[in-house]
Amino acid sequence: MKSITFYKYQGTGNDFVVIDDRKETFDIEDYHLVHRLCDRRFGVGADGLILIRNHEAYDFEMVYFNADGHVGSMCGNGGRCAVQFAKFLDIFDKQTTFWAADGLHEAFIEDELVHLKMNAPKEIEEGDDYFFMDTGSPHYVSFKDDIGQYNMYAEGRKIRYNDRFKEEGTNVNFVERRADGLKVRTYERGVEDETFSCGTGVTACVIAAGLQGAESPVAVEVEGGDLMVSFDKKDDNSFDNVYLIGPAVQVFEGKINV
Ligand SMILES: N[C@H](CCC[C@H](N)C(=O)O)C(=O)O
Repeated sequence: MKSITFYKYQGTGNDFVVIDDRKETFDIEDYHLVHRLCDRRFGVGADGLILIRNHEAYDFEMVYFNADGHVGSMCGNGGRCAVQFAKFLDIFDKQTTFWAADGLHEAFIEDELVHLKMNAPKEIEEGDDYFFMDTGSPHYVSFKDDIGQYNMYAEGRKIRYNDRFKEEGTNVNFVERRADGLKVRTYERGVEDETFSCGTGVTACVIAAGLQGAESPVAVEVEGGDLMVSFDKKDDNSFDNVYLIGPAVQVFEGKINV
């Protein structure tokens, strides 16, 4: 029987199976295997799976899969976990650069928090009661009062599977303004449920708040803990130097039979 050595990481409760695949033995086409490793009853259990591979120009490559087994877009919390794992593997010392689905990222670790540079959205659509943008993954953002009362599974699905989004999918974020920052809840495509935190989602919510005048940095409370996003806002309302900041923790190491 074959087994795979894996590590389990979590970043504000967004959890990942992380594998050192620098020898490239993992079959990235095998979405049944990814799905099973992420299954909470038949596998390890996670919101997504991350492979760390060598990259010719940068310190490493992060290959990210959603829990349903399909190659995902960028994952902000997963990116922070990948950086923490690369540090654990001694791939870098002070700061790092890596390649992900949406291109190049820079990162460093300070006071146990991973600072991950995110790609700012190129366009931001603003509707009557929503924003839509791509922060590495597509995000629908809507400001609401008292988001604790929402059934995110039901409300998220209504938007994720509406005529506009059903084909490509979208992640759905509800945001509440607080005296000291924001509170965010996210329904994630590919997991097809609410997760405890979504890094690209929190980034999108802070950018939407920044468009409405919020000043950098913005503290964000999510179900699984606290994040921070810093940014520069330019005169033309575009954003630059967007950093997602928060903890990324190794939970355990194991071997799984496959
Ligand atoms: N949890 C992730 C987002 C994964 C993106 C994925 N759900 C998709 O857009 O397909 C994050 O921390 O940014």
